Amino acid sequence: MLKAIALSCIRDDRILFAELSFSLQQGQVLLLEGKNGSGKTSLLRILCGFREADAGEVLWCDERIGSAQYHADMAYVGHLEGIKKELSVLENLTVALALSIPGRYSIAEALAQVQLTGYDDALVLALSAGQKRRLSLARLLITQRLLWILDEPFTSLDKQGIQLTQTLMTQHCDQGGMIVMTSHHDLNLPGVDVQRIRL
Ligand SMILES: Nc1ncnc2c1ncn2[C@@H]1O[C@H](COP(=O)(O)OP(=O)(O)OP(=O)(O)O)[C@@H](O)[C@H]1O
Repeated sequence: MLKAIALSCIRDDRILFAELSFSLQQGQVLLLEGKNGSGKTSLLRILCGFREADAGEVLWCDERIGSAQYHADMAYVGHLEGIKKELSVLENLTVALALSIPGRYSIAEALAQVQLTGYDDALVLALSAGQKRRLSLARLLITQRLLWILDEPFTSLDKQGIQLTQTLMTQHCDQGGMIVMTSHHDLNLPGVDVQRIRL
């Protein structure tokens, strides 16, 4: 469903990648690996449509990305967590829900899953880094997005948080979802077809 054809990305006259092609089907994970500065985040941003590739194209269901349908089907969780610091936990999730098709979990269920029950009224700026990550995960759970694009999803999480994230990723793929992600951690997604690209 997601197809990259001959993508190239150049930053400051340096070729980060060129002629990069891959495709991803439902139930699959694509793990982007590589050292710091190798271009993983740049590739994710191209896949999200936030940045143009210097060459090549990205297709979603055989159409170039950029359509309203693509943005309805895709969720990006990057370094900025995709959440508003000045709003409370509940306000952030309420806004996210209003902008999407409801997912498998209610807000209360998602907060329980990520162990943020009782934090509804807490301002995001008062959360720890790991709690902000957990809130990002809750945002994914309350909305129905086929494609998750995740930049270093395990950053700041404790061992239990990493395990929880991997369980939720596995569930997402088992239900036909797809994930493109970067990580410097080992992945443990039992039964999931994981493709790897090293940049
Ligand atoms: N906004 C920008 N303007 C110019 N160059 C940039 C910009 N963002 C990133 N770069 C450069 O592009 C290269 C790739 O950066 P990118 O963030 O894609 O790497 P990465 O593989 O995700 O790294 P990390 O593992 O450290 O997160 C780096 O050399 C970086 O300096």
